Amino acid sequence: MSPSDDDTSRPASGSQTNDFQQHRTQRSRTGEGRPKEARADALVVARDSDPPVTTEECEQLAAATGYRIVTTKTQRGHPDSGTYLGRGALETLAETVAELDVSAVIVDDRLTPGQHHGIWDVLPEDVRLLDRYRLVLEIFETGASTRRASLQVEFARLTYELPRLVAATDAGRLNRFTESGTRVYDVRDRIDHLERQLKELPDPGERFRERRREQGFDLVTIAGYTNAGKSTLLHRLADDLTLEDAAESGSTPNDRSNKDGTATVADGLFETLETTTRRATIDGRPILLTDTVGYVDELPHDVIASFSSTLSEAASADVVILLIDGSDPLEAIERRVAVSLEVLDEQGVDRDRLVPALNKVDAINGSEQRERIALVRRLLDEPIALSVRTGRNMNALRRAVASRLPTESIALEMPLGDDAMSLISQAYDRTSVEDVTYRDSTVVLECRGRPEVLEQLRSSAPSYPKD
Ligand SMILES: Nc1nc2c(ncn2[C@@H]2O[C@H](COP(=O)(O)OP(=O)(O)OP(=O)(O)O)[C@@H](O)[C@H]2O)c(=O)[nH]1
Ligand SMILES: [Mg+2]
Repeated sequence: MSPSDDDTSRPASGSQTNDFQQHRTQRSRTGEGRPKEARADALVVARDSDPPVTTEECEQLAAATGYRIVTTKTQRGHPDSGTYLGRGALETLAETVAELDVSAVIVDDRLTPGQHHGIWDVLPEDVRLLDRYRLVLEIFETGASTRRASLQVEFARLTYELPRLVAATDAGRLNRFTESGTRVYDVRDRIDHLERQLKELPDPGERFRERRREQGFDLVTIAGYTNAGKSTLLHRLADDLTLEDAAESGSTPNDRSNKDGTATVADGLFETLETTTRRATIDGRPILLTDTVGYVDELPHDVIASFSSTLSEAASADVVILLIDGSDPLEAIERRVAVSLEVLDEQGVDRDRLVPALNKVDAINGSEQRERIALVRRLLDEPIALSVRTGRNMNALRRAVASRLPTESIALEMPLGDDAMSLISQAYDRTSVEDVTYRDSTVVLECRGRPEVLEQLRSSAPSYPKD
């Protein structure tokens, strides 16, 4: 490592040395409540010019793919453009890898193809090198349960690997880099092929929006950083699910299935890998509620979005609940809200449609809650402080969502009869009915709901016979 790599005026977290900080982890970080088979021992490396350099989230991501983290190494300083770590640190890394006999090195950052190659070069043949992006793709690879998802994740992986493959080829390391000996042109062909196949496959999100447009449903999406409690909220609000269904499933990275496929709840990152939609009732009106894949820092969300259609769900929603994990430290909340807003902004979700909610307030004390509310208010807007687990403030959340749904009111006077009764029953199914008044020969229905739905009711209401 060259001395200029490091900002020596600031102490690294936990130590005064400029070299790697090595921490032996006492236990594998497998995420509570979700036992995982350890697939391989791995070493996590992080480098940042801004202390403290933490690896906690990366370790959780690694655990979500089944890696057992035996050591973390943190280093402060700007990433070296060629080797990421700098020469000296690279040598230390190679020694540690040999000494501990780990089978993977995980770098908590996005490596350029050149940096990837620079580190790769000093590692033993059979040691895998993954950066944060590749690590997350691996989670998605193990969790892809539909054909579309498998194709999309393969597309993302190959697009990521291609420039690295080219870098390795230039350096005459083709066979070693590719593991299976795939050649650059094979990969290019495969990428083209996948792109064509994906274009031909129907987009389930598009079908869903189509159906919703026809039926006049309100659409509410739950978005937020991974592990914020989104799936738990879906279970709390959906008409046909209960919180008991959400009891931690103990699924492994390779088996995330439960009875509804994707909306499993567990204390681990990226438990949900595909969107799940359920019917819910808010303010008496039927809505479609969608649980989405969580966001995570330093990840091109377009890839994950196309994989899961998470973002298109948010873009077409009437209301997006932005769920924030209130049990996170303040700095983490600040970063995670920023990541979430960045992704939502990219998709053109305007702030008027956002309902910020600070979850897990059961896990923090009153002053911590006040600090977090003030922070979110500064970053975005006044959040609703709630606990999906205990049910606290759920009604405030429902009211906030209802107040942002497109709403109109009508009063329809109809001649009494079967047609009127059938229309009233439709109104109960599709709107919030405020009053039904029976008179001698007529009935007056007053209801609130989505403008298109009210228009449909109005146009199909029985009318008086003309004299
Ligand atoms: N203390 C507390 N824990 C909660 C609350 N809501 C959810 N959790 C827990 O938070 C963890 C994550 O919940 P999930 O619902 O799986 O979170 P998610 O946002 O869907 O996570 P991903 O799908 O991984 O992005 C689980 O262990 C939940 O039991 C809450 O109100 N209070
Ligand atoms: Mg989830």
